[in-house]
Amino acid sequence: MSKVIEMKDIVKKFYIGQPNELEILHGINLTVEEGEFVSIVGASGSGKSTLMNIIGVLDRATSGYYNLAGLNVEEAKDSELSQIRNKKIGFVFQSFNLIPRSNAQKNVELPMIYGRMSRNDRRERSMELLKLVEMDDRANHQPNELSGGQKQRVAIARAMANDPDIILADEPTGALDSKTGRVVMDLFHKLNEQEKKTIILITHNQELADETGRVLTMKDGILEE
Ligand SMILES: Nc1ncnc2c1ncn2[C@@H]1O[C@H](COP(=O)(O)OP(=O)(O)OP(=O)(O)O)[C@@H](O)[C@H]1O
Repeated sequence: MSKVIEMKDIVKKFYIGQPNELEILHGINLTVEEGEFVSIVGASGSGKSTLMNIIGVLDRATSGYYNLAGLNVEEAKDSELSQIRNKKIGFVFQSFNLIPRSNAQKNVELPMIYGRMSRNDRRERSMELLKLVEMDDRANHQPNELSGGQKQRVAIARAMANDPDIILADEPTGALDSKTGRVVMDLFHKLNEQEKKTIILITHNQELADETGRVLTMKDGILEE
């Protein structure tokens, strides 16, 4: 197995107007191996999403070392970061973030358009992914015609669009009842076991966290094993 994520002494400060700054992450050390399923739990405001944004290179750390799939992030240009984000990472959010006036299939196709895939290939792959999440019978439905759990399954299919190595899921079951959350969680297990995806899951649900290979706890900006 090889490391896909390696972080050393990651610090994140937010500048909230001179001279005030707020240090949120106080030196995070994290290594994730290919194929792991890791969960991060912790109180509200402890810094989980801030860390997730840095892992997903949506944001940069203030200081520290971060290597993502062989790329040294602090030295990389923004264009390299967008590229690695698009190719290597699939994001899943609590609020689904689907495009309202596009049907399920178009939503899944969207990242492939940025990935410059041909129209036919996009249609074929998006249907395959909708099958994987058992939503192919809802391909023509718009998000407002889907239940919460169905929306999340479409969002997971979209996260898989460019066949990423890593899936980052920030409270993916947070807006779902426990039964629907179970279906979504089973899907993550399937992507981890069958599709060999590395998964990092943020959750408030300790029971769901305990099902993953490794549970990390964020406490006031410090990550504990
Ligand atoms: N852009 C920002 N500017 C200033 N402070 C921020 C910014 N983003 C986050 N914070 C602060 O960082 C802290 C951690 O926020 P974060 O969203 O990472 O917490 P969290 O653990 O994900 O919480 P939750 O479980 O409620 O989602 C909070 O105190 C928040 O106010």
